[in-house]
Amino acid sequence: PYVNTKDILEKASKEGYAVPALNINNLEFLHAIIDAGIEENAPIIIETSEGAIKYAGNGDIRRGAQLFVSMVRAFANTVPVPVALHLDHGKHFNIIMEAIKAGYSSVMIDASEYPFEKNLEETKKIVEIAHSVGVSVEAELGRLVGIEDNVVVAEHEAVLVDPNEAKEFVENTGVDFLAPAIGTSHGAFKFKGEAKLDFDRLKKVKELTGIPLVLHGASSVPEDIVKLAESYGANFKGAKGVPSDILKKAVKFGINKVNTDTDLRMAYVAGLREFLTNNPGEFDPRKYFKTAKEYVKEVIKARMRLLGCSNKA
Ligand SMILES: O=C(COP(=O)(O)O)NO
Ligand SMILES: [Ca+2]
Ligand code: NA
Ligand SMILES: [Zn+2]
Repeated sequence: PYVNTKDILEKASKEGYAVPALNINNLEFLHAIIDAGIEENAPIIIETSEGAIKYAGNGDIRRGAQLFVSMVRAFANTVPVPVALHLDHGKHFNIIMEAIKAGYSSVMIDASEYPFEKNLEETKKIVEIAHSVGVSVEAELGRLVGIEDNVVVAEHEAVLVDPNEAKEFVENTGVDFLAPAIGTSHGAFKFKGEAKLDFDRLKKVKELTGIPLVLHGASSVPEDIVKLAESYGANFKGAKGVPSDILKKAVKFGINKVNTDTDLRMAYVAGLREFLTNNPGEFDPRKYFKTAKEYVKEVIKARMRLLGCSNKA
């Protein structure tokens, strides 16, 4: 069934596990995600960035938002596990409104690059509108930058979440789930040194807010996938993600939604390169994405097991 993201995350927070939030840009990733959720009997959170909505609508925002809602609802209404659709990194008021109007389960208002007060104002505005039509809301505090050992503490203060601010922010805005910046960053090249997250801040944010928390930039960039893609001509030199043991610790200290985009992209392109190299005569689009979809599905199933949401549907 098609559900509200908040229902999935409240249960996860209560029971101490996390659910991957899986970014899509097209139908094929949706297939892989749905199959993974069914095979793991796990809740499914699908998310689309503003760029994905523009891409799907071929430049038209309203069309893209409506297309994703109809695609996801069509699958959600025919599978035994709960499925939610979330707008990831909503930064433009008009796009957030199109997502709400189209029927998204939840939206992120990402005003984290603004000073605290403006982030709070913007978030509060979206919460009032979204809640009036039963849509839940995610916001972000702090900025997504990798923690570098040689960065002076002061800069950490500037970019990482302040737990006391988080408490005030959640109480003032009524936001349903929060993404505290604790040292991750987006993409395939996350850490120059060894991977490090600020678990003390995370624990404090959980204690002070008590709501479901979100980890952005949470892809692990699995070594085997990188090597496979490179064996078929990819060049991902220096790719590095969040190791599994660190992810598990983040869940232990209160993370319940784990945003995963890069790992799906890597798996897809590795599978696509492999298939095209080994099947020079194939040109049926229902066939040449098969390996790609299979690898994406396997990466998601492993992550569902790692985060503890398998058999939690
Ligand atoms: O935070 C993410 C995804 O992060 P990754 O690049 O680590 O998959 N989406 O909002
Ligand atoms: Ca942000
Ligand atoms: Na998000
Ligand atoms: Zn993100």
